[in-house]
Amino acid sequence: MRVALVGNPNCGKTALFNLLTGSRQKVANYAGVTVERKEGRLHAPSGRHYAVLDLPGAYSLSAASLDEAVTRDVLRGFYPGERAPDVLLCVVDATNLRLHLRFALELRELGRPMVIAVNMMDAAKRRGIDIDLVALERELGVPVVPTVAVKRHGARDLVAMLDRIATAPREPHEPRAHLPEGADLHAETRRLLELTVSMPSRTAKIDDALDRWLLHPVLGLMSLALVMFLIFQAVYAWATPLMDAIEAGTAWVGGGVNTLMSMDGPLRGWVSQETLRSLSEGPVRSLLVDGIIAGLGGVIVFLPQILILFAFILALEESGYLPRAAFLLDRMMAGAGLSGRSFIPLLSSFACAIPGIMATRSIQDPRDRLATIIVAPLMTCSARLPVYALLIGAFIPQQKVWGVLNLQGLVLFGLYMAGILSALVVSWVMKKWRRDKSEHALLLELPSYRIPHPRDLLIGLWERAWIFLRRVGGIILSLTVLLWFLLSFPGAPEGATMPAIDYSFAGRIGHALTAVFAPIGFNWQICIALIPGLAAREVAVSSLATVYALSAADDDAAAQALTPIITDSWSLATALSLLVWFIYAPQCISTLATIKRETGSWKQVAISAGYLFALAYLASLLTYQVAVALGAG
Ligand SMILES: Nc1nc2c(ncn2[C@@H]2O[C@H](COP(=O)(O)OP(=O)(O)OP(=O)(O)O)[C@@H](O)[C@H]2O)c(=O)[nH]1
Repeated sequence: MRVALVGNPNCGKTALFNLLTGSRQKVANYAGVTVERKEGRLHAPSGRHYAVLDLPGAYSLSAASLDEAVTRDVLRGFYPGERAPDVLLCVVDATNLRLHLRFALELRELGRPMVIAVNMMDAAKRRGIDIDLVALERELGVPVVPTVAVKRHGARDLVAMLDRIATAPREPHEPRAHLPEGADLHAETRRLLELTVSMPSRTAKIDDALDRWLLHPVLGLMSLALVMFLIFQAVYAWATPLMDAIEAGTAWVGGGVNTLMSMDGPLRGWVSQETLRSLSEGPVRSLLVDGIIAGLGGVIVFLPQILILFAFILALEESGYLPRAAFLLDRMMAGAGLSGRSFIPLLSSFACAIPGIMATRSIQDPRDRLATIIVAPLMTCSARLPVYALLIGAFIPQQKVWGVLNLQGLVLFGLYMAGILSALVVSWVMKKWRRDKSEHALLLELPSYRIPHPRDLLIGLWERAWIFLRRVGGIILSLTVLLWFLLSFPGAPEGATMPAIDYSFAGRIGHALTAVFAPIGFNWQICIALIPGLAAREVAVSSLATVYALSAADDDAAAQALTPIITDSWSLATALSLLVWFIYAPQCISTLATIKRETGSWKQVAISAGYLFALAYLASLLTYQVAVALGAG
């Protein structure tokens, strides 16, 4: 039996889906998190199995955006390759029945077996909202089950209800409309509310008080700036001890492997002299120490900063503050040709542009959607954080501004802001080009404030760490090994005058590329690191670590941290130019693939890649030349 979870946005469908199926789909306190249909399996204690679908939130069956269209198509049985669900599990928010019951009534008219989960009963109780569930069930003619998805309450009753429906004798499958044709769903909702819900005279005192402050045109914007600013301060202030520990750990492992494989190391006497020689002088030691340990260690060291940033983002997502930030910025975004609806997709792009671009499906206007897709890669994704952190750590002194502010954190904040401002400028230019300049009003639901649950935060952080470590062990490891190979072979020819690495495959490519990148201050090592950086941007860091470890291998100084090496060998102008390059950084291949999938157009892919490359090059050129002129070369 196929069960579809359906309801208005942000009522807890995904939380319930996770609870029923044991999945870990993203849950957050704003509308439009789920934009695709997700499927999971529910194994009921009765031994029955159900296929459970989590659908994007919708306000009605007359879809206005792409994600709502998915819900409509699945429910009406038009979704390609799929029959309509057998049972609708309609989720409504107990604190907002006025809005949610209307959609429930519309769904009931489909005439399908249906159960209503009245979710967020805890929040309703806290606010003194009293719902007569028996009367509601009687009036609706549909089973009603109270739930608190985040506390795992009500799941057992829901499953029992599904079992009951599954074993009930099949009714002839014809729509059983409850309301007369053309009935006013709003009027019916009002009637139900009057009969079944009693509201306290005054609700949401705290929310109102907070909103007076946080939505204030001046104080609100100041608070938003303060929140963002504090986050970047924390990323630097808190991460250092952990980063030092990881760096020391990497050096220890690298040193250990080096010693283990050396001629007079602990293996002497255990393996033959010959094996030891091949281990110590052959490529294996270099692959392990200069390739894998230096490369991966160079990236892993930034995990603490990524996690601190995400701890804040996850807490903000759960708090209910984000849609308010969208509301505050709507006017500014509209001036730049973006709608307030773009806020959440752009915000998701700070993790990675791919979910960000997918989240644009909830933007109704195709033109607004495209503008958002085009600028999403300008938001600083978490893969760029290691690059920024490396360069800031190496070139920006660890000093305090005005005695309290961390200068490195300030620069990081500036880089993120530069991405955001560039996005506004790019969309403003796109707006100037557009013939139709009409704007849409922003209609946004503001959810209740909620204190994030530490357990959910920890799970979310663990998931982020796991994604990062999987990338390290997957794509970053494979590209590092490939790069090591290209940097180690074919070796120096007879009578060579330069180090062997300059004659390697990758060395030659790097040297050839300097023809293009020398005007912006990039040396051949940077040029070579940019290529695997197209697959995953952190690889630029692991590649630099490998390139420099191999360069230093001759004098046995391998497994050294990357920071002092680049501090010694690059000019400040080069470092600044590379930082600016990564604000625009011609995007990664997976982002381009996502743009192709979401827009269906190669032209948009070419436009995105082209304009980002042009911006990156011009901005770096300007930065480098000005810095050199000022004496930083
Ligand atoms: N207090 C309380 N919060 C809940 C409950 N169920 C879900 N939430 C919270 O409500 C918010 C929305 O939950 P989601 O599961 O993402 O909602 P959704 O309906 O899937 O949202 P969309 O994907 O936007 O359609 C999250 O912040 C959840 O933690 C509940 O029973 N009680």
